[in-house]
Amino acid sequence: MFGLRLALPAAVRCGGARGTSRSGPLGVSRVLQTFVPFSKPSLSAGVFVSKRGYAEASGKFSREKPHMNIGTIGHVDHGKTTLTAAITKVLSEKGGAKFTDYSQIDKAPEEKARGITINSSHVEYETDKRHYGHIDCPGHADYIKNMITGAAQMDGAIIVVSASDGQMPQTREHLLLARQVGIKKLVVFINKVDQIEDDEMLELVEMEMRELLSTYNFDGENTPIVMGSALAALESRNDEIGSEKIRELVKSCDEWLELPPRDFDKPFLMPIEDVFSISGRGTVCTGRVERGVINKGDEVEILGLGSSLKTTLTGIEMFHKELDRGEPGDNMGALLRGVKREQVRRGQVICAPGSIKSVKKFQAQIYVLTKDEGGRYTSFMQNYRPQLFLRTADITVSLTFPEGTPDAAEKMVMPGDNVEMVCDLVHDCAAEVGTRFTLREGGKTVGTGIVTKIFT
Ligand SMILES: Nc1nc2c(ncn2[C@@H]2O[C@H](COP(=O)(O)OP(=O)(O)OP(=O)(O)O)[C@@H](O)[C@H]2O)c(=O)[nH]1
Ligand SMILES: [Mg+2]
Repeated sequence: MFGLRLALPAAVRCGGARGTSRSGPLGVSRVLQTFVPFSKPSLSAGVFVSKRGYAEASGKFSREKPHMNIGTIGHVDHGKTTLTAAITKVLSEKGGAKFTDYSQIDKAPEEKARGITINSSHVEYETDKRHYGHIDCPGHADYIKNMITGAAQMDGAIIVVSASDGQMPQTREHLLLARQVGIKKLVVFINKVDQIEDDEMLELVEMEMRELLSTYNFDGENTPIVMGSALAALESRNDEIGSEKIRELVKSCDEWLELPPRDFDKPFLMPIEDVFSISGRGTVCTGRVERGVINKGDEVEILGLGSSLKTTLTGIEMFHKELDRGEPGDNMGALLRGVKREQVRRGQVICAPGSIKSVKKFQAQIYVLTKDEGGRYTSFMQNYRPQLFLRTADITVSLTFPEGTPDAAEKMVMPGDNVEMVCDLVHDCAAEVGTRFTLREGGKTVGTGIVTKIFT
């Protein structure tokens, strides 16, 4: 033992301890969590019954199947909520879900993530192959926030497009966002085919969707497109465009959407929260393992805030016990060979050598909080300098518009906006595409973002 007390509150200890563990939906440190109203949204947070409740109710639920988070996205009124209800209805017939009616889904509870209120509903269902958590938001703004903050992260999505309207502005916006937040594959549901007599019209909508998918770097050629009527399925009529199409859609999800890599399989990374000097032993860094597995004796790299050094992990301690291995979600102390107290600090990360780079400049998709969400009252312009909080790092950043933005010098960013900006950091820190962060100013959260491009 290092004789070190890891006095962590119980809530922190169990954070992320779920089997499929992500580093919390936002990957934030406990310190961030303490000053931002934050509650971890989980599958059980929605209107739907909790996982356990469901398991008890149906008696069939299996935890053995791989879990995947998906959701419905697409233009307002195209049928996302109707489709969500229809999926639970059709799957409930085989015992794979509890039927959740439209009104139950649309009565979305408010969730708070980093001070941002997100209205979303979670339902869950099971196919032969997988267990799905499914998110449906009631409005466009909630989709934007959800996707950028990752409040209920989607590993894949069903994009719903109405056959009578074809693709609309939010169809495109959600596709772009899906791309930005790292969703690699989608399934398309062309809805409301009961309103269309003309087959050519449907072909046209399909063709345009394939083109649009390709425009946003999805596989437009091979993406499954299912045409049907969510309402027919929900109302148990016209099975050939109703329930049969829902089954086809679910099958496409099973076959086309890919499971995300488990945190256990990723390279090791632990943000440093605190550093201690233990006499006779050496330097110990504490933090929560974000991803990967580490064993005593492994080589590690310490990155960020102007330094980069390699060393060996000579000891792991958790709750006063010495261990041989650290896993995602663990709060651990890491004893480092030959490292002086002054060489390491909060904000750096300990990681598998070469697995991530420390960067000073990146591009990001940012959601700017409204004043009701605790954000700014006023707009800001280019060269705005808030504090950027990324994992445990807290760094001053300068925000500018990407090169080629028209009228960049006069352009204003309003509270509530969703913008892409270039972030120039005062110090480097470990980041990669998909890393999430918050922006704060004068003690309040003003924005939240996700890295979309690294400048080298
Ligand atoms: N005719 C027809 N109407 C449908 C179908 N699916 C949904 N609708 C109707 O379309 C309207 C909008 O459906 P919703 O499911 O609320 O759409 P949404 O995409 O969730 O809408 P927002 O959450 O407001 O963005 C409702 O009146 C539905 O009854 C369908 O297959 N056929
Ligand atoms: Mg809806």
